[in-house]
Amino acid sequence: MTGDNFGNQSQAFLDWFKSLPGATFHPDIMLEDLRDRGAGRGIVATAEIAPDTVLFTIPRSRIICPATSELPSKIPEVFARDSQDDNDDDDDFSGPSSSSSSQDSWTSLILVMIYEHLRGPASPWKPYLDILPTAFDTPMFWSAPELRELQATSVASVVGRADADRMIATKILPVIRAHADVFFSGGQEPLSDDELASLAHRMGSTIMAYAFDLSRDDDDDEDGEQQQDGWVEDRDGRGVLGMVPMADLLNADADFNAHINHEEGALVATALRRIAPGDEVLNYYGPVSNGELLRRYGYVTPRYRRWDVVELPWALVVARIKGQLGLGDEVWAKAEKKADLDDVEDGFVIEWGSEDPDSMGHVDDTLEFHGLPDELAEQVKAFLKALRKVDPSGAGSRLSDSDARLGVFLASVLGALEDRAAQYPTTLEEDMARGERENPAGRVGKALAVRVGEKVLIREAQRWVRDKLQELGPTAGQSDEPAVKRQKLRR
Ligand SMILES: C[S@@+](CC[C@H](N)C(=O)[O-])C[C@H]1O[C@@H](n2cnc3c(N)ncnc32)[C@H](O)[C@@H]1O
Repeated sequence: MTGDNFGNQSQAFLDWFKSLPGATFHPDIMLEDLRDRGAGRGIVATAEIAPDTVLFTIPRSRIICPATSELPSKIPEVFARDSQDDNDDDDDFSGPSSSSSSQDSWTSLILVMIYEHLRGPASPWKPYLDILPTAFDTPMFWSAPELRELQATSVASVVGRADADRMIATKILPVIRAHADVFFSGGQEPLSDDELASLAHRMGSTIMAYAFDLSRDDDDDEDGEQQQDGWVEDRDGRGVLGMVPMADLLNADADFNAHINHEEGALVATALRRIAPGDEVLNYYGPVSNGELLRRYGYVTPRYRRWDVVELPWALVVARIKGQLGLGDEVWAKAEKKADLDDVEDGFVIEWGSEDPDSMGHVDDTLEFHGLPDELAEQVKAFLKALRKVDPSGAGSRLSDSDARLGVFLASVLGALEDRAAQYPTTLEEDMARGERENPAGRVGKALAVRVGEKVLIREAQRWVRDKLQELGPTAGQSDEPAVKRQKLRR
C-alpha cells in the first residue's frame, strides 16, 4: 500500500532496532505489510531458514517496563514495591481491578506507556511507539449493534468495557492528574479527562495484545523444545509485563514456527523448524479459543477453532434431569443437601479436547469431539446418588443400575446442549447461510466466525452424546432423538 507513512515507519523502526546495542536481526527475515490480509505488520522469511536459527535478539534493557522507564524514579511512591506485590486482582485490562489505589502490573505498564508516549521524541522508544496501533478490533471498541452479533458466545459476557473504564478512573487518571508536572513535562497542554481516558484505553488494549509476561523463565527451553508442561503462551497477563520491540511484531496462529526464549539478558526468537522463503514467521499466543483470541487480539483464525469453548450452565442440566425424572424443587433441594458437595460448579466448559501443538509448533487440522468434562459427569453422579437416597421409591427406583444412571446423565446433557444452542438467537444453519450469502467482512465477520465455531462444537458434542446413548440401547435416557453417525470435521 502506498501513500501512507506505514513503510517509512517500519523502516525507521527497523533501523532503530538494529542500532540497539546487543540487538540482532537475521538478514533473511524482513518486516512486511500484511494489511491486505488484515494482519497489520508481520515478519516473513526472505530465504530458507534452518531450524534453531536465531531470528532476532532483544536485550532486556530495551524492553519497555517499569524497570527500564524513568517514570518510577520520578514518582516512586506510585510504584512502591509493596503495592506491586499484590497480584491477586491482577487479572487483565478488562478484568476485575481492586478499588484501592495500588498499582498492579497492568496499570503500572499503562502508566509507563502513557508517560513514554507523552514524551514524544524524548522517549528512547519513539520509533517503536510510532508503529504501535492506535485503533483496535477487540470487542471493547465495538458498537452496540456489532456487540449483538456476538450473541450468546463465550466472549459476549466478558468484553469488560465497564471494568476497564473503572480501572482507568480509579488508577490511571488520578495518578496523572496528581503528577501533571511529570506527565506533561515537555510544556505541552495537559490532555482533558476524556482524552486521557481514551489514551489509557489505547495503551491498555495495546498491552493486552502485545505485552509479554517477563516473569516467565524458560531457561530449560533454550532450544525451543516443548517444555514439560507443554507450550506456554507468552502473554498470560500476570507477573511482570513488558513491551518487547520486534518480538511483538510476530503474528500468531495455532500452527506456528517460531518461539521467543526468555533468556537472562535478552529475549531470543528462534525458528522451531525450517521456514520456507516467503513464509510468515509465526509465534504462539497459547491454546485460546477464537472468542478469547477476538477479545484479546481482535482477530480469529480457522485453526484456533480447535480450542473453542462453550460454557454449559449447570442450571440447564438440572432442569433437564428434573424434567426427565419428574422431580419437583423440594426433592431436588433434598438431594442437593444430601450430596453435600463442597462446591457445586455452576457451569462446565465444553471443548473439543484438541491436542496442544507438538514440539515443532505443528497441530493437525482435524476437529474431533473427544468427550464431556469429567467434572460434569462427577457432579451429575453425586446428585443421582443422593436422589437414590432421598427418593428411593420415586426417582431413585429408576436409578438403580449404572446404565440407567448413565442414560439419565447423557440424555440430560443432550437436552441441556439443545437448550444452550437455543440461547443464540440464530441457528448454525442460518449463520452458515448468512456467511455464504454475505461473507461479512470486519467485526461482523469475526463475530459470525466465533459463533459458528461455538455452534459447530455444540452440534458435535450432541452427536457424541447421541452416539453414547445409542450404544446404551434404544430406551436409554428415553431419548427419541435419531442417532447420527459422528463424523470427523475437516477445517
Ligand atoms: C503482537 S501484535 C503482532 C503485530 C501486529 N500485526 C502489528 O502490526 O503490530 C498482535 C496483533 O497482530 C494481529 N495479528 C496477530 N496474528 C494475526 C493473524 N494470524 N491474523 C491476523 N491478525 C493477526 C492482531 O491485530 C493482534 O492484535
